[in-house]
Amino acid sequence: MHKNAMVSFKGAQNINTEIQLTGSKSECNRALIIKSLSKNLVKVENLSNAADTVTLNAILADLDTIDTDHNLAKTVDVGPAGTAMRFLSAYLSAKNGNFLLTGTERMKQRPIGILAEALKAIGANISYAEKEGFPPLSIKGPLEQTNAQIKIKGDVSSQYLSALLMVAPTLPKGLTLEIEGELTSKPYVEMTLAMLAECGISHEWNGNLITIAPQDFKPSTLIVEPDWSAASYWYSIVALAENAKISLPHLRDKSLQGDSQIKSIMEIFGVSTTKTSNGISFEKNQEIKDTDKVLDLKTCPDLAQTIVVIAAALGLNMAFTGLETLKIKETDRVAALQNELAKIGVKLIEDNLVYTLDCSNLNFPKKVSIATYEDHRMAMAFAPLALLIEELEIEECNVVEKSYPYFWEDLKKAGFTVVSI
Ligand SMILES: O=C(O)C1=C[C@@H](OP(=O)(O)O)[C@@H](O)[C@H](O)C1
Ligand SMILES: C=C(OP(=O)(O)O)C(=O)O
Repeated sequence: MHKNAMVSFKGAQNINTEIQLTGSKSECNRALIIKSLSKNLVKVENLSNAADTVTLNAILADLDTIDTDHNLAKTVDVGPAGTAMRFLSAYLSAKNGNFLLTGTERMKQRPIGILAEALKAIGANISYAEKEGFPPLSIKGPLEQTNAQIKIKGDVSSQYLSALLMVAPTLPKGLTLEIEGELTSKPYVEMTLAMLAECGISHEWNGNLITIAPQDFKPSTLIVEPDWSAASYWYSIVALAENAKISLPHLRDKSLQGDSQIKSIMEIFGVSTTKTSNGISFEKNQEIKDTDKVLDLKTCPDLAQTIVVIAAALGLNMAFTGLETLKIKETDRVAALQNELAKIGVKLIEDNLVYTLDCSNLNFPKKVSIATYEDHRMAMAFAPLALLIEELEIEECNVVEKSYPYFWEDLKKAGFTVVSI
């Protein structure tokens, strides 16, 4: 696929298809770290083909084969993978070796000071190779543990906590995290603890304290579920199409992924989900409701773009909270949404941490070109607008590789025309 994609849907919008989604990159990237920490006692099934997972898998395989040379730092480059950057910061701190952990230019703007300082408080030897508080990190392991209880801010990124919790059972004194402030993206911490539990690692979570004692992993198999964040783009298609029914095999009702709440959120837009013999299917068969309530997205930040774009396209002046962390993701997602929604006449207005859509000038020009800001979710959240816009161009369409490489192929399967330009 070339740089940009022209996406359109020609003819009657009668979509009825089944899509096999790739595995969750969040589950995969935890599974890979846990597998490696367990010295391969833990096996992983249904690994995702998301670039972030492919990258982490290759890094861990490479680290298994290198000789440790403390004089020469080994460069470990995670590209744009936030989870890989955060999880490896803790993983490499506990490993014997000398590493320079780096990523894309954007990665160097995504803060990591909270995690690096927490690791230093445990005894890790970490310094900032360029800018204080940001990647790249220079890490000399293994850490000699000085502390078993540390304070950590919970309101910036849950990935910092997940990174620490995964290495916790391998530390000689174990680890207690004292979470300061309100924990953001909480389901991702729960996912980490649930996956550790599947591999025999117990924890205690009382109030703002999470404790993991030193423990051994038990032989086990982690089976990765398809990606619910990817499912959200199919919900969007159902919400915006004249007539659509989508089936997604292997998605489970009880999921480790907090983004499975997309199924209840979509009830707002009249889309209802049913369990099938092998997964789920959903269609629009209800009225739109509850659009006057403020929707808090703190527990599912990766759904924010999908939901905001659906509401905008349906002309619903909805209000949202919990969008603070979007500013430090693949791009400043609030600014990116504001810029691109303006192309269909919609404003996203921020007032004291409440974001409100103003759709009074909503219109669908014949041709719209959407910039994607190196953010896979910008491309995928806006692509369903092809149901409403005659010529929709998605710039730098390869960004989808980060979590959903076959996105464009799957759109074609559903009847969209996708042409490289
Ligand atoms: O732990 C994870 O797998 C993730 C946690 C979330 O990040 P934050 O905790 O930084 O919100 C989410 O946005 C990211 O895509 C994946
Ligand atoms: C924020 C995301 O990823 P990461 O933080 O892992 O780069 C995402 O996939 O939306």
